[in-house]
Amino acid sequence: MIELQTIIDRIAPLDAGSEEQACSRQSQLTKPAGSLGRLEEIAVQFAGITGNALPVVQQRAVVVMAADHGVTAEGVSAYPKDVTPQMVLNFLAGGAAINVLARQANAVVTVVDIGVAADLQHPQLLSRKVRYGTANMAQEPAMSQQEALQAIKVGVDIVESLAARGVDLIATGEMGIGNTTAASALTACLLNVPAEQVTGRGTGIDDQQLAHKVRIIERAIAHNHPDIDRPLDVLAKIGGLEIAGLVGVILAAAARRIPVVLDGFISSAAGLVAYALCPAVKGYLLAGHVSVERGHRLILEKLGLEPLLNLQLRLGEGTGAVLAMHIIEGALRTHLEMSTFADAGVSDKIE
Ligand SMILES: Cc1cc2ncn([C@H]3O[C@H](COP(=O)(O)O)[C@@H](O)[C@H]3O)c2cc1C
Ligand SMILES: O=C(O)c1cccnc1
Repeated sequence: MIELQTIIDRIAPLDAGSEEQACSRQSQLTKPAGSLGRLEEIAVQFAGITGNALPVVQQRAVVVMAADHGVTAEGVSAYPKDVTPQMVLNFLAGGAAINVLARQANAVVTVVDIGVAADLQHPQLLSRKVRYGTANMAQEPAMSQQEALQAIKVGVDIVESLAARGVDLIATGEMGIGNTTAASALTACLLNVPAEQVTGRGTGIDDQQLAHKVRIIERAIAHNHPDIDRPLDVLAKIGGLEIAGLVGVILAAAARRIPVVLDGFISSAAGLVAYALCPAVKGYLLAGHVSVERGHRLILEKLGLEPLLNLQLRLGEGTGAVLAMHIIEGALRTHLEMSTFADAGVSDKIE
């Protein structure tokens, strides 16, 4: 079984020396000091992550983890659970929103069956099924701790092979009908807030269904009593297989000094679990966007992340994270390619 602690131990603080050099370069570029705002911060963060004062991104990827949720039996989603395998096939055919946006952003899409409740085969599908969907968390733990660890390991292994192929920027994506319920349960528990505050409409349920969804989440927490001091226990009891897989992606990327762009609410719930396991992971994260889903903002506040975009997205799949890659590219290119005051013969600020 995976030595989770080994990966956590490899997650180092950002490289302060490279951050300092990047800051100094920013102050010499031909623009009023600070005028590129968040773009400057991104360049400095990437310098700290990579240990390179002039960071570049060569190969982008989005990892889309797919899994089913037993809690769908409680009627918590606007769509049937069959949509999970159907959308996996759609990803593989290149017809989903994430495929289009990833093509535009030049990001490789890796589709992973980590727990879909159907048999799926496709040459481009990574079949890493841990089990056929989670159990119904309203009645029993969603999965065992061993299964949660196994799913984390799937994410770790995928990052290892992406890194070997030269991937140096990773976006998180997911597909799983019912997974906003798991994400809300995790968020309520780990942030210690009432379920109502972090539960939204997901794929588009009405007021009555939303009230029901909140009750189901409350029941899942009350019934399983996850131990807030043991993030793995929380993840196993009220999480999801794709969320656990993304926890592995996030931790392994940080351990390899690869920046991770979080997508929406579900991806960020995985970020929250990773943070609970290892607070140092935070330095390696960027928030691609802020989702419509209630609760997302609270997670981002906890992680100290300011979203790069606010486009009223509520889709997941990695869409917002991949869109944000364009902004990141702009940050790194200006940092690398702009002239300095000295080189361009432009007068610096009046002292
Ligand atoms: C066609 C379709 C494509 C999707 N792509 C992502 N999601 C998103 O919606 C689901 C979560 O919402 P809930 O918790 O309400 O089920 C996840 O699969 C998520 O990735 C989709 C949902 C649907 C219906
Ligand atoms: O923010 C998300 O990730 C999200 C929101 C609604 C449905 N699916 C995903």
